[in-house]
Amino acid sequence: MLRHLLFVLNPISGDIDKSSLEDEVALFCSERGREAKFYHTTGEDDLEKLQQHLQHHRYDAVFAAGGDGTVSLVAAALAGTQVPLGILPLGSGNGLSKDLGIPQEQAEALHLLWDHHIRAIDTLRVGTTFCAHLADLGFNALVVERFCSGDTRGPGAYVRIALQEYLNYEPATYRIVTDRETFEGPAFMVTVANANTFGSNVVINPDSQLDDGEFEICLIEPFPGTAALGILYQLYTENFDESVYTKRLRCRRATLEVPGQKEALVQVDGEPLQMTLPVEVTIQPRSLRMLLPRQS
Ligand SMILES: Nc1ncnc2c1ncn2[C@@H]1O[C@H](COP(=O)(O)OP(=O)(O)OP(=O)(O)O)[C@@H](O)[C@H]1O
Repeated sequence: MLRHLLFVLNPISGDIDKSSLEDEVALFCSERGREAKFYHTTGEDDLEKLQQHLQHHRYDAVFAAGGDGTVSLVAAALAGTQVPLGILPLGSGNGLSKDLGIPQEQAEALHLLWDHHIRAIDTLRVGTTFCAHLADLGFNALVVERFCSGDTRGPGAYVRIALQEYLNYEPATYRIVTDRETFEGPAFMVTVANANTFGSNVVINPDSQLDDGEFEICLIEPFPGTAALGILYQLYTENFDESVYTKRLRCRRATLEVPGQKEALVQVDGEPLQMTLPVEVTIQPRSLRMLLPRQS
């Protein structure tokens, strides 16, 4: 039974007021014979601090109470251990929790404490950074960086920035070498996908499995403006492969280069990072135990 629980809480995620959350969760748990402890992220060295905390305290499960960045942080701290990760989705996108079929409603997500299925999923390392969900280079990484450095949140701000950037965007040329094939050419966007769906419900990698020991590199090649709406439609209707401008490389290992460039902007689980090239991507099969609803 999962008795001793830690909730890692991001006070700022999703612009959601969490002032009563601790009391509600603590009461919910104590009424059911569970003990809830809380850990607040600060935005500074959170991974090192959380890892140290977990070395000195024993929990039966740890919940990430925040958005994709918080889930990724807790996942990085738990990967390779036996302690399962639960998610209380409290971000703006909540991509990984949606991909895993985790209820988006608080009481239902907490219900997993006593009625759950534990599934070990693969995780990725992109350069030296842990990745549980999706990473990308190119257009989306640029938009995410602009979004994170701006002061308006929410889907409206993302779309506004995307439209502004799209007009002048110059796709880079990539050289991608996997354990199976090599791709060389320009791309609008290169997504390294363990999972299927962005928090915005864009399905970049349909029908992929989170525990098959493989990941996908999903490429959108440069396209004329007249094709943009069609590609967007395909992304929202799980038809990524239907376009002449899309391509997927399935692999266990990959090296990503941008010839002539020493660094690139890479978005990893929602965080924009400047990375030294080439970027190596590796997979750690079934390295993260997740608390999931029984049917998923
Ligand atoms: N106490 C804090 N103060 C300021 N920033 C914080 C704090 N705790 C965490 N952060 C920052 O919050 C970001 C992660 O936010 P998270 O992804 O959980 O929420 P979100 O961005 O609102 O949701 P989503 O990723 O689902 O869109 C990280 O950049 C992290 O450094």
